[in-house]
Amino acid sequence: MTIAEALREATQTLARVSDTPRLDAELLMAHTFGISRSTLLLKRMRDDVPAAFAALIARRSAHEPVAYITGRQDFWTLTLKVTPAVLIPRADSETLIEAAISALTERPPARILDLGTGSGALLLAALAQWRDARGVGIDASDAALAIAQSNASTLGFGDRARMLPGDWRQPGWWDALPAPFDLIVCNPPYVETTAMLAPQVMEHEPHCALFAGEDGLDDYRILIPALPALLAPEGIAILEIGAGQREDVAALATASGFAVDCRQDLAGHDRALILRPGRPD
Ligand SMILES: C[S@@+](CC[C@H](N)C(=O)[O-])C[C@H]1O[C@@H](n2cnc3c(N)ncnc32)[C@H](O)[C@@H]1O
Repeated sequence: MTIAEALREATQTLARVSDTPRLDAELLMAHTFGISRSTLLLKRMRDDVPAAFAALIARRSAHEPVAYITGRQDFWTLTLKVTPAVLIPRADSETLIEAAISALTERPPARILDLGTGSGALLLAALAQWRDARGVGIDASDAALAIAQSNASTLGFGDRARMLPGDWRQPGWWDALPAPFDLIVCNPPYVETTAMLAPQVMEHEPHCALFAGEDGLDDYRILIPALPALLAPEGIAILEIGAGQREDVAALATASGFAVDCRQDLAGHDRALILRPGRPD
C-alpha cells in the first residue's frame, strides 16, 4: 500500500467522526513517520508504518482528538505539548492575542497574567510576541501547570514565565500574585453544564476546563470583580467568551467599572472582550 492509498482509506474511515478527516489522517501519518506534515509527500511507505498508522486511526475513530494522539498542537507561532490534562488550545483563542496586539501597539506590556493557563498557550503566545515581557500563568490543576511549565522551558521562556498554582474559587486567591499587570488574558471555563458537546471534547478533554455552571457564567462572576485589583491603571484585560455570552459578560464588566470592546474571531463570532478600567460606557 502506498502513502496516498493509506491516506485515502483513513480519510474515508475518519469521515464518520471528524469534520477534517483528510487533515487528521495526514497529521497522524506524519506522526507515525515522526516527521512534519509538510514533508509527508516526499516519503515512501515503510514496512512498519501501516500497522502503526492503523492503530492511530483506530484511536481517532474512537473520538480521541488528534492533538492528544500526537501530543502536540500548534497555537499562534508556537507548537505546544498537550496531554489530556489540558484543554487543546483552539485557533479561536488566538483572537485574544490579536486583540492584545491591536490594543497595545503604543504600550508593549511588561507584566502579563494568564488566568487558567492550561497548556500555557495564551501566556506563551504573548511572551513570544513581546520579548521583553515577563508573565505569570495560574491554574487550579497541578497536572496542567506541569505541562505549561514544560512548554515554557521547551520554548526557551523558562526565565520569563512562572506557572503558579491558584484556584479562583478560594478566597484571597490573588493575594500571592505579583500585581499589577499590564495585560491579563483569560480563557475561563464557559460552557453551560447542560450543553451537549461533541464526543471528542466530552469524552477526552478535562471537564474542569470546560464547564461553568448552569448558564456558563460562574467563572466570569468570580473573575471580573477581581480584575481591578490586578490591573495597572493603563492595563487591559482580555476575556474569551462563548456563543451568545457577549451581553451578559459585558454587563458584569461594566458593573465592575470597565469600558468594554469586543473582537470577533475569523468565523465572525464574538470571541474576545477587551476590558479597560475606569472608563465605563
Ligand atoms: C478553557 S481552559 C483554557 C486553557 C488555556 N488558557 C487555553 O486557552 O487553551 C480553562 C483553564 O482554567 C483552569 N481552571 C478552571 N477552574 C479554575 C479555577 N477555579 N482556578 C484556576 N484555574 C481554573 C482549567 O484547569 C483550565 O486549564
